[in-house]
Amino acid sequence: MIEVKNIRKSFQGKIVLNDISATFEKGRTNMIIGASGTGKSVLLKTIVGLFSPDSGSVLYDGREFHSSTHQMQKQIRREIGMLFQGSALFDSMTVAENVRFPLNIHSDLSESEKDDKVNFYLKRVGLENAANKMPSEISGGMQKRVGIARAIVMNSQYLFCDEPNSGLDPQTAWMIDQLIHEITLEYNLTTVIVSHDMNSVMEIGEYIMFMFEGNKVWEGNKDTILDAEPKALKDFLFSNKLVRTFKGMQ
Ligand SMILES: Nc1ncnc2c1ncn2[C@@H]1O[C@H](COP(=O)(O)OP(=O)(O)OP(=O)(O)O)[C@@H](O)[C@H]1O
Repeated sequence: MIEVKNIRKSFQGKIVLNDISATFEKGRTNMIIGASGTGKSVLLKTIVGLFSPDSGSVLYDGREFHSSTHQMQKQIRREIGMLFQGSALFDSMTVAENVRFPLNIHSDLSESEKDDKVNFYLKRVGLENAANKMPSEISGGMQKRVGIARAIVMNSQYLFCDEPNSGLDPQTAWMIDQLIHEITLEYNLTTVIVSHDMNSVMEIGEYIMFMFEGNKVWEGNKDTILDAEPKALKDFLFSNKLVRTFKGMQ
């Protein structure tokens, strides 16, 4: 579980995060949604420690990140897996080498133990036959799968995904959503996804937090979101034709 408590963050006097609190539970796909420029990425970066908050705290299963020792921060970082927008694979490495990369940097496993782990996670994401391919030789959806395998290969406890569906066709996007949801349950991960994608929200939004201009305006889940009251959220939702159709609106 990750608890975000009263996070405030400003840049050059401009408030970007205004007293944000949320609880992201384990074994659940937690989503942060909102329009562009509303503070989602800054919040994600603050949670993972790339930014320091002006005030407030972030607790990883009770361990406060920003005020803890360098050693503890290092330990928590080792438990974090990130799936970046655009996958961010190393072009010059094979699929298997990409997945192996965190193990080379952060683990003292033997080479054969690393082989076993890489093979296990490649198989889990359905890429056992693509181990020796280069990222340029596989599709965008397969690249995301490599990114997912790389994110969890260190037995991660926390999985952060920044726009995991960007650039994918709807069917592939659906498959990636399902995979993220499945592994969240399977490995009891605390998963936090930043997304604009309403299809993802309606498929796997077990906890959804909506941000507007640096504020948390609403929280709920996929079953309650279409009845949410805040105007900013309604405007966000009903700008999507499919959602309007679903609600029987024009
Ligand atoms: N390093 C920075 N220095 C100064 N301002 C920043 C910095 N990073 C983000 N901002 C500002 O913080 C605000 C929120 O940006 P953020 O990237 O979090 O939005 P977002 O909701 O993730 O948008 P998008 O969906 O387009 O990625 C914006 O006004 C942005 O210009």
